[in-house]
Amino acid sequence: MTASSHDTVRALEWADEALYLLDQRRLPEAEAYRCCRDAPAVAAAIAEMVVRGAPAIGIAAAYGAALAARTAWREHGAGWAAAMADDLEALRRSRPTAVNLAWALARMEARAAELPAGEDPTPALLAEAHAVHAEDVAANRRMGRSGAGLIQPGSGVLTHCNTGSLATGGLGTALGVIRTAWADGRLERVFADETRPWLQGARLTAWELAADGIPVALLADGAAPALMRSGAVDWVVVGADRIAANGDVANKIGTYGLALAAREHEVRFMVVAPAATIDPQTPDGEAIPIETRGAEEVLSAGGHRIAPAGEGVGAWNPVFDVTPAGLVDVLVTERGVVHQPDAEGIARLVAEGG
Ligand SMILES: CSC[C@H]1O[C@H](OP(=O)(O)O)[C@H](O)[C@@H]1O
Repeated sequence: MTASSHDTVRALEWADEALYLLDQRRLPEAEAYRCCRDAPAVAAAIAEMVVRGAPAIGIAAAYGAALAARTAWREHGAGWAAAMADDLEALRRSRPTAVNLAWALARMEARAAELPAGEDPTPALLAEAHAVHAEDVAANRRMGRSGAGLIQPGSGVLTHCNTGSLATGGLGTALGVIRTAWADGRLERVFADETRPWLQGARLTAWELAADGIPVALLADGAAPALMRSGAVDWVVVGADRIAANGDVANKIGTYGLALAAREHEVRFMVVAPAATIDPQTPDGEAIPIETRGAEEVLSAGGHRIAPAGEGVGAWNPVFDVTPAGLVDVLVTERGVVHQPDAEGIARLVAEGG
């Protein structure tokens, strides 16, 4: 299977009774897929960032839970529910920050609890995973329309990391807004941060936008404040990995600096995320677990060492940071838009979800 344009780019696909994941570590040079036939393979793929992006991680975990049930039924029959617990825990532990992972697993566990012990749970849980996937595709379209509607014609936008079809089940979150606004003729200029150290912007967002035929100017992360000061940017549009109950936002490292610069230069700051990214159990940004990854990601680029060798050269590599709610002008979800998000606005969104 190969993907060649934004409407066929799929971060993940269920086929031949297995989960196929586009290996995002190899893009843009190669389009290679990893086939996952059991839950440990899905957990490893999430941890290694074969698949990444908060919504895509949640969808992958949902399919991983269905695979866990299939293995448990084949090996333990009516004892399948208890037998899949370890596989679910391995999925839960695969990455700590994107709450979509825990949300998806909780939904799959709730569905499993409704099923009879004496019947194969695989069909029902696979159907639930497909539903999680399909709902994300629909949510992307709704957020794309809502967010694009806020952007005045002739605008310039700047985005960070990758929040497109590679990070979700469909059009994307922030990149879904950018795609929709472009299609509506609202955008004059699209800018994307390269997003060191993993280069999601340079390697993934640019690849997606090139496939769409949407011109994009890549920039070094450090150039973003100067770009905003130039007046070329009207909106910064980003995704999220976890939104706390008070509206604080965890997202790719560098987002907080963009928010500070945006406020300084009167550039509006939009966060786009499905409701599955909101975590009412996390009171504020300080309580969000921030993933740190190996030093090698910082000491290298494109697979080549860029820093001097030697024990004395290390790295500080938190891969997310927290933007206080006070720096967010608008939060766009599939349930609605919240301007100046705060605890009350978040609570209303969560309540609407039932
Ligand atoms: C809509 S994707 C949300 C989020 O996920 C990315 O992180 P990673 O590439 O490490 O999985 C980035 O923070 C995106 O904004």
